[in-house]
Amino acid sequence: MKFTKMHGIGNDYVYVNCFKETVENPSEVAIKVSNRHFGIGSDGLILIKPSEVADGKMEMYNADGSQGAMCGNGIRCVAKYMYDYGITDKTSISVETKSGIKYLDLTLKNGKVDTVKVNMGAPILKASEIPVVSKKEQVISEPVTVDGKEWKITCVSMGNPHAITYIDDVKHLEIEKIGPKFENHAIFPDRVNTEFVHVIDRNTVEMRVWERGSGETYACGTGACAVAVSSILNGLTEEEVTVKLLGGDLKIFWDRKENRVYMTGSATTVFDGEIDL
Ligand SMILES: N[C@@H](CCC[C@H](N)C(=O)O)C(=O)O
Repeated sequence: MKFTKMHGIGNDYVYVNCFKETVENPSEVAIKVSNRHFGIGSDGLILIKPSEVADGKMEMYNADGSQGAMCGNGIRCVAKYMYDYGITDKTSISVETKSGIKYLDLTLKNGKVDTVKVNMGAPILKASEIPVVSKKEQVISEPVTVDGKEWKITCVSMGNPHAITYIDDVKHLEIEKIGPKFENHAIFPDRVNTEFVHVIDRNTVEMRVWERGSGETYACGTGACAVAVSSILNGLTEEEVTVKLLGGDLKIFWDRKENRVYMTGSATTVFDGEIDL
């Protein structure tokens, strides 16, 4: 299988051009290639496929083989791949995902894609649609007991489920211990991605993420969007937010008039390769 290793601020995936390749068992392939000791090493697998309704289609799998409906860092890399490898020559493109069609604007440097701005669509706040089990219609700063401790969480779906909690010190958080407890908590029937956030100022936050199906990653694009929405709803930031993640920064803007979240960030190619499966 021919592949390209790419990352969006350190959130790395193995990308396969399914305009040319066929991947028979994507969940199994995701588990195999993601392994950092016996595989290629990545947070998961992303297939770039032809689409009948958009310029291309993204299909994403986490490192445990589970499928994610949306991937913010992944979709920027899909756009870069489609332009740099000649699938399209357009700098405004559409990509079909399991959570709808997303629209992306590419910025070039030396003829290659450097940064990508994505219209991530409207955030979903209705508890039953995220899904999160709650008596409330929306979960905004609600208490929940995880690992014997009370946390305040805000829940947002950006096509995939996120729980956001604010803490004083993200650096020293034992995320490997607490992350799985959130991910598999009974109130999240589809499991959840969890963002641990510290507000730096009214336009800047820092976060670490425990991703459903992949564990701690260096960045999560949908997570950064969910954090911006949560921070605005909780009155902690303005509508333009720089989200600082382990692997770099993402600029998020929630246009509340149109109810659209925009994410801007880099997309990077690491290398092309070929693997026997
Ligand atoms: N890293 C991604 C999100 C990947 C999917 C997620 N783990 C899920 O299962 O929902 C991003 O950049 O958004």
